[in-house]
Amino acid sequence: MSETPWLERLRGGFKKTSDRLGDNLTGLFTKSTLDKETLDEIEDALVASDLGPSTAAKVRQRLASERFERGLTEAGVREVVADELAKILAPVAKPLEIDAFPRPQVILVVGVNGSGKTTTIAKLASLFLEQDYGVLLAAGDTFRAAAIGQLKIWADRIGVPIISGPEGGDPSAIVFDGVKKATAEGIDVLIVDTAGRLQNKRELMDELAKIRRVLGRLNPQAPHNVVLVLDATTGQNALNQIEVFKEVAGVSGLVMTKLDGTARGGVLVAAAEQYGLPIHAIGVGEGVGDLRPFNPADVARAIAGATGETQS
Ligand SMILES: Nc1nc2c(ncn2[C@@H]2O[C@H](COP(=O)(O)OP(=O)(O)OP(=O)(O)O)[C@@H](O)[C@H]2O)c(=O)[nH]1
Repeated sequence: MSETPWLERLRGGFKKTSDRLGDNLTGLFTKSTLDKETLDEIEDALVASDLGPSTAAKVRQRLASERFERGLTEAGVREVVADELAKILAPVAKPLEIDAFPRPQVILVVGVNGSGKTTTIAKLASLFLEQDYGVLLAAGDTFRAAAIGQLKIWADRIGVPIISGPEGGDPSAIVFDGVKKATAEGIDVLIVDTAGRLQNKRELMDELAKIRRVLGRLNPQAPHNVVLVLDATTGQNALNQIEVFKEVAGVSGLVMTKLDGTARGGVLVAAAEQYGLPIHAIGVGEGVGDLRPFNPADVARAIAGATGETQS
C-alpha cells in the first residue's frame, strides 16, 4: 500500500475528531490580541475535545509565548496543537515487533466485548503475514460461541490456521494446544483471543492468570505481549479500561480502534499522556487493511486537522 492513500484514510478517519476541535474553536478568533480570556477559552476547547487537561495546558503555554506575526488564526492554533500532540505521541508509538526467540512469540489480546478485539486480531495477523511470519490464532474466548465463530471466519478470510475448542471449554487448554502446534510446525506468532467479561472481574483475572501459568510452563517469557484493544468511541471510558486491564491482565501495549467512527479521537492522546503505554497501532475502519502502525507526526496532524496553511 502506498503512503498517500493511508494518509488520506488517516485524515478521513480523524475527520470527526478534528471537526469537533474546529467547532470548539469557532468564534474564538474575533479579537486581534491573545488575552487571558481567549487563552482560557482555547484551553477549554481543547479539553472539550478529549485531548486531556495537561495537553491543553501545554498548548496554552505555547500560544502565550509564541509570536503570531500574521495574527492568531484557527489554522495557527491547529499547527501548535499538532506540534504538541506529536511530542506526546512520539515516545509511545511502537509497532508490535516479532524479534525474540524462541518461537512462537505469544500475543495475548485482551479487551471488553465489542471493542474490536476479533477484528484487530485479524488485522494484526495480516500485518504479520505481510512481513512473512507464520501466524496461528487461538480462540481463547470460549465464553461465547459467537466469539469462536467470528474468529474462525476471520482466520478463513485471511488464510491462517486456528486452534479452537467447544463453547465453555478451558481457554488455557486451547492456549496449550496452540503453543504445541506452533512449536511443532515452526509457526512464528501465536495470537490468542481472550474473554472480555469485565462484569466478573475476579473470574476474568483467574482465567487470565491460568493462561499465563500454562504459557509460562511452556516458555517462561510468554506471553511476550499483552495487547489491550480499546474502542475510541467510548471516550474517557477507554481510559478506565486501561486502569482495569492493567490490573487484571498486565497490559504491555495498546491498540485503539474505531477512530474513524468517532469525534473522540483525542482520547488517544489522553491515553498516551496518562499511561505512557506503547501504542502499537490504530484502527480506522472495519477492513483488514485499516490497522496500521502509526506515525506520530501524521496522526498528530490528522487529529489537529493541521493542513500546513497557517493563514485562515
Ligand atoms: N468503524 C470501525 N469499526 C470497527 C473497527 N474495528 C472493529 N470494528 C467493528 O466493531 C464491531 C466489533 O468488532 P469485533 O472485532 O467483533 O469486536 P470484539 O471486541 O471481538 O467483540 P465481541 O466479538 O463482541 O467480543 C464490528 O462490527 C467491527 O467491524 C474500526 O477500527 N473502525
